[in-house]
Amino acid sequence: MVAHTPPVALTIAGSDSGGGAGIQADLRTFSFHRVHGTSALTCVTAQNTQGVTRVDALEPAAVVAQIEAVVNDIGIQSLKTGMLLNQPIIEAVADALTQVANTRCVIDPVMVSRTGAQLIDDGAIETLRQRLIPLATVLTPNRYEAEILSGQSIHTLDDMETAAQAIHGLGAQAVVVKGGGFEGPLRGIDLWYDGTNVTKLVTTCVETNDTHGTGCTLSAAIAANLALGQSPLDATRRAKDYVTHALHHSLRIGQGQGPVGHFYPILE
Ligand SMILES: Nc1ncnc2c1ncn2[C@@H]1O[C@H](COP(=O)(O)OP(=O)(O)OP(=O)(O)O)[C@@H](O)[C@H]1O
Ligand SMILES: Cc1ncc(CO)c(N)n1
Repeated sequence: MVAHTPPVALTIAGSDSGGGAGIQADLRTFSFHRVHGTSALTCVTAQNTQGVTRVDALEPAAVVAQIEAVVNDIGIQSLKTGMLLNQPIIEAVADALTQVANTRCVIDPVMVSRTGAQLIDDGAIETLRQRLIPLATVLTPNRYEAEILSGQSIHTLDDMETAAQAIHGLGAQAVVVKGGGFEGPLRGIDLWYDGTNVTKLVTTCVETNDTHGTGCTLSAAIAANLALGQSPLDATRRAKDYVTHALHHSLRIGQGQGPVGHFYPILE
């Protein structure tokens, strides 16, 4: 027998019953990267490829207990946060994260899904902004989240850049404004800003409607790559490549937007 000690990443996120986004996407992404995936569930969504029909939150203390159980025994090299849903959960997670030293944090400020479902309570956005965003090694807003966080509308690449700069001012070490919510060529472009460098991460747009969970997959892949020791920019570049491959092999299941193909090499 050969002992194997893989890097460990933690996802703090919601469950997607349809298996395309949330914890389910994150754990598949960690496994693909040969990183051991651990999880702290924040809420359970009744969800499929067409949308969300119900959300049940966990108690904040239950979320914190999961984080502590993982951190105090197994230890983690990186984490990501996804759907945190409400203000008490965000505050509890922020308090817990300030106790976890030397962990690189990917904060995906999940607010609105591509199908238009609201995934955070109205009053919680301010708490996310003040408590969680300053803890981010990499922050990954989509178009709509970037508009809310920057207070400006985003239509062009220049808008993406000014929004990323404004959001960087909230305290994140690096910001990636994701382009999936645009029409046309911008759909394949993400804009990175770390306080010094503006970098365009470019792929050609993949012509598919089956894009459910791309955002969760990107942030989980960044966290996996950080756990493997890569720099934040390299981790993000590789994560974008991974999402693009997975989009090229997305799954045609359900009546709405199917999920990406996380294990694309064995889908061929
Ligand atoms: N059709 C596409 N072609 C190429 N890249 C895409 C496409 N759609 C999304 N992406 C990429 O997927 C990643 C996630 O971005 P997106 O804007 O879709 O996030 P999101 O809205 O948070 O996703 P979701 O809510 O569906 O999980 C980004 O790197 C983005 O560029
Ligand atoms: C549980 C969950 N987290 C995140 C998203 C964002 O896509 C979603 N649709 N569902």
